[in-house]
Order: sequence, then structure tokens, then C-alpha cells
Amino acid sequence: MVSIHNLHKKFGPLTVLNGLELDIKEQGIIAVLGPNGSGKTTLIKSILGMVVPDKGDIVISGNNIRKRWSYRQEIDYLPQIANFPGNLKVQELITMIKDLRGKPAREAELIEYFKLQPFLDKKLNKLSGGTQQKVNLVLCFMFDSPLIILDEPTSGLDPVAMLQLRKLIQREKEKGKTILITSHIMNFVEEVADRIVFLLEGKIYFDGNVSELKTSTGQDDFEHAIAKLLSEDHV
Ligand SMILES: Nc1ncnc2c1ncn2[C@@H]1O[C@H](COP(=O)(O)OP(=O)(O)OP(=O)(O)O)[C@@H](O)[C@H]1O
Repeated sequence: MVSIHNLHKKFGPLTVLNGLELDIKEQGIIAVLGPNGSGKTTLIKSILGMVVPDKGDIVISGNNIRKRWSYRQEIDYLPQIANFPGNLKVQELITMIKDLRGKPAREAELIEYFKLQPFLDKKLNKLSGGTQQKVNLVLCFMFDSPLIILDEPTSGLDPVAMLQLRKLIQREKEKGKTILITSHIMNFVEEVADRIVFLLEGKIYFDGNVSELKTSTGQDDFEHAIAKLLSEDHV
């Protein structure tokens, strides 16, 4: 589905991706983790064509994405910070995104799922952070694409909404989708991720499932296992 080879990206003197290799063949939930500034968003944006790598190849569903755009139709993306005009009403925004994308959408089901009916006629800048994030989730999931990329999807969500998101992601996985996710909420990652990809110094430093991570770091607790990856004696 996604194959990345020898990916390099610098911003000025700062090397962010340094020969990164990643192969995602399987359906399922893949968590991209790493310390702040390790390049998670840069990697995601490279896959989306929003960042142009200096070197390397990204192949999605058998096609090299360099200078192509149509492949993006097959990706649903939740950005870390969605910056829509605050004076738009929720329903207007949903309609606008549907018109732009020009694909069938299942927004009604998701509006019901996140109980957003009372907010449809409200302006975005009048919503709480968590409600805004639910709107962003509707915009992301309504197109039913085979590859879903979620940058910090739990941001602003209360525990109930977090549980709803978890169920939604798991349901999408059961449909055979591939879901790439970044999150700083380790409980959430441990519960949903089939595979952990840990970025450090521009490369994939660890790639495996939760129990492999615990074994390789000698830690029973997931959060401690991640901390161990970062600790001096392990790196
Ligand atoms: N457009 C840009 N111009 C200059 N520097 C950038 C740009 N985008 C990202 N960077 C820098 O690249 C590094 C990696 O950023 P990135 O957002 O990919 O990290 P991240 O792993 O997603 O971080 P976080 O966990 O804090 O969200 C950071 O040092 C950041 O400041």
C-alpha cells in the first residue's frame, strides 16, 4: 500500500528525514511515534505531497507519487491543526468540503455518531475545541477512502469521544483499511495500534508491535517502553 525508500528532507540546515525506509503492506493501524520535532508530521505531509522530499521515493498502491496528484483522492487526512474560517457554519463547511472533493460522502452517519446535529447551524469559532475536533473527524472519515492519515486525532477529545474515536478507527480497520496515526496519548496508541513505528534522528528506530516493543526494551508498561527507547543507555 505505502512504500517509502531512502527519504531525505532538510529544512535549511536542519535534517529532519535522513534516509527513512518504511513499508506498509498490510491493512491495520500503524502508529508513527517519536519525540517532538522528530519528523512525524513531515513524514505524513511527504506521503500527502504537502512536503516535497529532497531525495527518495514514495510509492502508493504501486505508483510513485512524484509529480502526481490524483492518488490523494484515495487518502483521507486529519491535519494536526485544521484551520478553517471561523465564521463558516458547520453544515456549510461539510457541504463545501464535499463539493471540493466531489466524491460520495457519508456525513449523516458520522454526524449522528458524534451527536453533532445541535451544532450544524453554529459557526466554527463558537464551538469548543473538542466539538471542533469532532467536526474535523466527520470531514476526514466521510469519504471512506482506503488509506486514512490521522495527525493527533485525540486532540481536545473527552474520554467518551476518545472511546468513540477508537471504535470508529477499529471499524474502519475491519473494513480492510490502512490507518496511519500519530498521537501523544500513549494509552490510546497502546489500545489501537497493530504496529509501532518509532522515528529518531530521521530514520525508523523501532518497527514492531506493542509486545515486541515491550520485550525489546524489557519494559512491561508501554509508556515506559517508549521512554526507554529515548533513554541514553538504549539509544
Ligand atoms: N516548513 C518548515 N520549515 C522549517 N522547519 C520546519 C518546517 N516544518 C517542520 N520543520 C521543523 O522540522 C522538525 C520536524 O517537525 P515535525 O513537525 O515533522 O515534527 P513532529 O515529529 O511532527 O513534532 P511534534 O511531535 O512536535 O508534532 C521540527 O524541528 C520543525 O521545527
